[in-house]
Amino acid sequence: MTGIRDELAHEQTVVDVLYARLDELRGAARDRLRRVRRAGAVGTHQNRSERDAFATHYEDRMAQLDAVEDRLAFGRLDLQEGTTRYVGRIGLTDDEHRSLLTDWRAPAAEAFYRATALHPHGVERRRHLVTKGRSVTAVEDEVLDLSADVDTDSLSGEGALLAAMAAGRTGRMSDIVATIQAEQDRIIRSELTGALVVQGGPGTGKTAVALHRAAYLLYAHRRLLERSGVLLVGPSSSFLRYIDQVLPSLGETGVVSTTIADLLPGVRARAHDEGAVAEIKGRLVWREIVRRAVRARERVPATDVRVRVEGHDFVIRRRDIRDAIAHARRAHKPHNAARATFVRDALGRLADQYRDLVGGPLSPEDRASVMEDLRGNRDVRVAINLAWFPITPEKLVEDLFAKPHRLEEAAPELTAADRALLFREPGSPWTESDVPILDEAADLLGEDDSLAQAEARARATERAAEVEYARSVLSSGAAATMIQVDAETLASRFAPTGPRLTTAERAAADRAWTYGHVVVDEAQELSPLAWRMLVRRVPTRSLTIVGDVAQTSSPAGARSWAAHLRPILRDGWRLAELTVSYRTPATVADTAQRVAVAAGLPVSDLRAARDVTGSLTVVGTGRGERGTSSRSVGSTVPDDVVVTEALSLAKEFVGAEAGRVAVVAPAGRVTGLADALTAALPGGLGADEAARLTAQRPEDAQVTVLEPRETKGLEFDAVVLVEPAEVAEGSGGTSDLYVAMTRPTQRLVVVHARDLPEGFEQ
Ligand SMILES: Nc1ncnc2c1ncn2[C@@H]1O[C@H](COP(=O)(O)OP(=O)(O)OP(=O)(O)O)[C@@H](O)[C@H]1O
Repeated sequence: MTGIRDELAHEQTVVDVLYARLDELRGAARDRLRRVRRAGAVGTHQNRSERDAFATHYEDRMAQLDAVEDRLAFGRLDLQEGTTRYVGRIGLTDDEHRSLLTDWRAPAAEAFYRATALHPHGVERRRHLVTKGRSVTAVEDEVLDLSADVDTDSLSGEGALLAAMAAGRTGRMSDIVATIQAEQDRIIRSELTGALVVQGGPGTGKTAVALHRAAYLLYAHRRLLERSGVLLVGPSSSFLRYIDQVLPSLGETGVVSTTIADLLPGVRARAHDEGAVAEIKGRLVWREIVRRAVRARERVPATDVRVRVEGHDFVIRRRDIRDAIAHARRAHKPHNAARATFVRDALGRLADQYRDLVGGPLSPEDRASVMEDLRGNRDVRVAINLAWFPITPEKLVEDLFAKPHRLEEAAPELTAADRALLFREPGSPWTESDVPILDEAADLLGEDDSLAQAEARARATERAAEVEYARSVLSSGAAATMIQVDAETLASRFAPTGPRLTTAERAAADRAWTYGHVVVDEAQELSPLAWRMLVRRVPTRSLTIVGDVAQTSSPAGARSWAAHLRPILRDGWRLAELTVSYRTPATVADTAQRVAVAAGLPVSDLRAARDVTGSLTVVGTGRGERGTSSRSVGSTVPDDVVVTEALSLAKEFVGAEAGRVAVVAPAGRVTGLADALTAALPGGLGADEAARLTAQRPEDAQVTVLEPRETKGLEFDAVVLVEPAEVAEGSGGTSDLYVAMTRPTQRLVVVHARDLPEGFEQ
């Protein structure tokens, strides 16, 4: 006992020193910020810009230091060479630059996650520190000597890991930095280049690994990625909310998180297409369809057109227009950008008619003035527009869906039945699967040339001056006290126009932005066309792709990574697998695996890290079910049975701080069950608790009713699954059932009236 108490006391002393240092750094950053702010908005424009830039950096630094308060230090390595190293959320040094704490992402921390008895990586003992606030409450040691029969498969930091797995869920994902397992660490630290596909069953930590990898890459390649940015793509905005604490808790805020639906600036896609339509819209053939639709806006008129300008007759000849179109196309520019070439050429040919009319060569000034007159004439403008129509991506795509003749002309690859499915009224809301088509259109249409070019020239000149100025600030040493920064980044903070934007903000607003790395979660749901859209944003193909092809619910999604990714990445990707479930108790995980295998889903191996007694309960309510006759009969699960089960789980698992219970039901039953449950809350849990729960925002709700696909990527302490057979018949098939069954961390209660799907019972 004394031994442990001494150990705790010793670790407390170390942890106290680390927090003292953290407080000191915070104080210093706060003082610097105060000093900069006190200087106020006076002085020259350059002085003000410089102060703003410093202020922003100190604010960033303070946010970073604040974010690491919780579990600042969580590990200790005793090395065979006789030294000791503490591992934590950030690196800390003392005034003499001696290391106090090693950042978990630094090479020196790698052994904390990788060392095993067989491969000790120079480690004699690994210690997990368990802290509450700033107090050390426990330590957990693993001795990594070379004794022969040690199970090298055992989980590292098992006590801390099991505690994390058993903790009540809050509706926000938390980081796993203290308990990352070796198979996960290898993926997190995998090299930046190329595309890495991480396949793993439900609960194997794919999301956690993807987020920690983003933080690791930002640390290991900061110079490159801080400037180009990292894009994180998730399946839905509720999922993004679920994970939005993880990166800030790791000290990273510079990642653009979005969904495919929100990836195109200026387009808000809030509607969803039903399965068959989503599948058609996800096909790669849209590249050709959109290309033809664009070409249809470059059109030779049916007949020559006569116009009268300033008292002279001109003929807009079909032949001239054909040649001008061919000439403009040869520039290989997007449609709207190439339009300027077409217009110049077409007007030039009309000016030639004028020259022939007056019978002599024109001086450059005369020619320019004739062309201006022609350009200003309404009939000429109409004829030119009809020949080369300037058009936005939105209008082009809307016309394809609202005007059947346009789609028929552009899409010979689609059957008449497919085309009929795509029809919709003009003005209909954009759907998520429209977005990659809009992006193809934006790519082929480009922007209207002249204005954009003038703006780009002005921006480039401005930017060069800013970078030059930032360089002079850096070389003058004025920035020596700032956190590491390069001239480009600093320049973007100095930019005099508009608000100072971070890389992430600038990237999110710019369709043509190319990122240094892209992380895609629930990647199995992306259609081939959505992949094209993403890859366009990362020309280096530096990607982390995490998902599970057994959980695919979208008919446009992947059932095999190789088949799905080949058209986009060819063979340029590598595969890593995760095999241990850190979420679902073994009994539940094994049952879900059997159901998935029986349905022929391409499941990965899955081994649960733990089991929980009584984690699976099956309640039958159908006719002839043993022991259920008093409840009800019939082939539909009654609402009241579901409500009773949900209330009983809420009593057991939901507390003021944490704990979440979800009813997962076929889509058609969600509203009815939600109403029934809300009505029953006061009677079941008391008026106060009911009021507290009903006041919660949907995304934070501790007791909630969802359809299977809404639960993708999420987790709950306990789940009531309503009528699995019907869930499996929904549009997402058994994949949706597999997802629903693997959401709970503690308990799954299955309520059914119909027969259970195959594989359920052993
Ligand atoms: N090394 C770990 N230490 C502690 N908890 C972990 C660890 N790895 C994963 N977890 C936890 O396991 C749960 C499942 O992780 P995560 O959501 O990342 O899995 P997933 O593979 O993305 O699941 P799904 O396929 O269902 O979306 C989370 O609560 C996560 O925090």
